[in-house]
Amino acid sequence: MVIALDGPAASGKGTLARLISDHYSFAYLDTGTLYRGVAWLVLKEGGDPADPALAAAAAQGYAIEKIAGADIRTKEVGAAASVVAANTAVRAALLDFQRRFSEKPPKGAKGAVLDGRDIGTVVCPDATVKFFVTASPEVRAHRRWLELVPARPGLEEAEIYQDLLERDARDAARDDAPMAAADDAELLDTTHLSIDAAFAAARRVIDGVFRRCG
Ligand SMILES: Nc1ncnc2c1ncn2[C@@H]1O[C@H](COP(=O)(O)OP(=O)(O)OP(=O)(O)O)[C@@H](O)[C@H]1O
Ligand SMILES: Nc1ccn([C@@H]2O[C@H](COP(=O)(O)O)[C@@H](O)[C@H]2O)c(=O)n1
Repeated sequence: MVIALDGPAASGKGTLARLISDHYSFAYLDTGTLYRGVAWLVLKEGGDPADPALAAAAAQGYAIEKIAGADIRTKEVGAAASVVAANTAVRAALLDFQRRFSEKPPKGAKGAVLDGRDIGTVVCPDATVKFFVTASPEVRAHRRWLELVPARPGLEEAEIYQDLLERDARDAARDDAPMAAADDAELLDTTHLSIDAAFAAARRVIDGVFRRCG
C-alpha cells in the first residue's frame, strides 16, 4: 500500500502524511527533505544551487548522516531546494531511494506514505491512494509564517508569501517531474479545514479505497 501526497509549499501535506502514517502504522518519507538536504550541502560549501555540476555531485553523494543536525527548514534552504530540484541529474540520483522506500518500506511496515511534488505522477504512479493537497497562497503563507517566526522574530509574512509563490512557480514550470496533480489524485483543499478536519477527510478517502481493495 502506498499513499502519495503532492501539492504546493505549506499546503499541509507533510502534516497529513505524518498523521496518516501514524494512524495506519505505515512508514513515512518526506521527500522534500532530500532536495533540501542536497541544497543545504551545496550552500554549506558556499556553492551556487543553480550550478548543475555542484548540485548533481551533492545529490550523487547524498547520505542522511551528512545533514545531521542541519536546519534545513529555513526559507533560504527551501528556495535553494527548488533550484536544485529542477536539475535532472539531481532528480535521477534521488529517485531510486524514494522508489525503494515505497516498494519495501523500512521496519517491515505494511505500507508507505510519501509526500512531495511528483509522488503520484513519477515516483509512485501506481500508488494505492493519491492526494493533491492545496490551500490558498494567503493561508499557506500565514501558516508558514506562524511556523517560522518564533525562530526569526521580525520575519515578514509578505516575504514568506512572495517566497512561496516563486517556489511554486519554479516547481510547476520545470521540465522534469514538475509539480502536478496526477489524473487520479483526490483534490484536498485545506484552506478552510482545521488539521483534524483535513485528516478526517483524508481518512474517509483512504478507508473507502481500502474497503474496495478488500
Ligand atoms: N489544516 C491546517 N490548518 C492549520 N494549520 C495547518 C494545517 N495544515 C498544516 N498546517 C500548518 O501549516 C504549516 C505547513 O504545513 P506542512 O509543513 O504540513 O506543509 P507542507 O505542504 O508539508 O509544506 P512543505 O512542502 O513546504 O514542506 C505547519 O506549521 C502546519 O502545522
Ligand atoms: N518530490 C519532491 C519533493 C520536493 N521537491 C522540491 O524540494 C523543495 C522543498 O520541498 P518541501 O516539500 O520540503 O517544501 C520543493 O519546493 C521542490 O522544489 C521536489 O521537487 N520534489
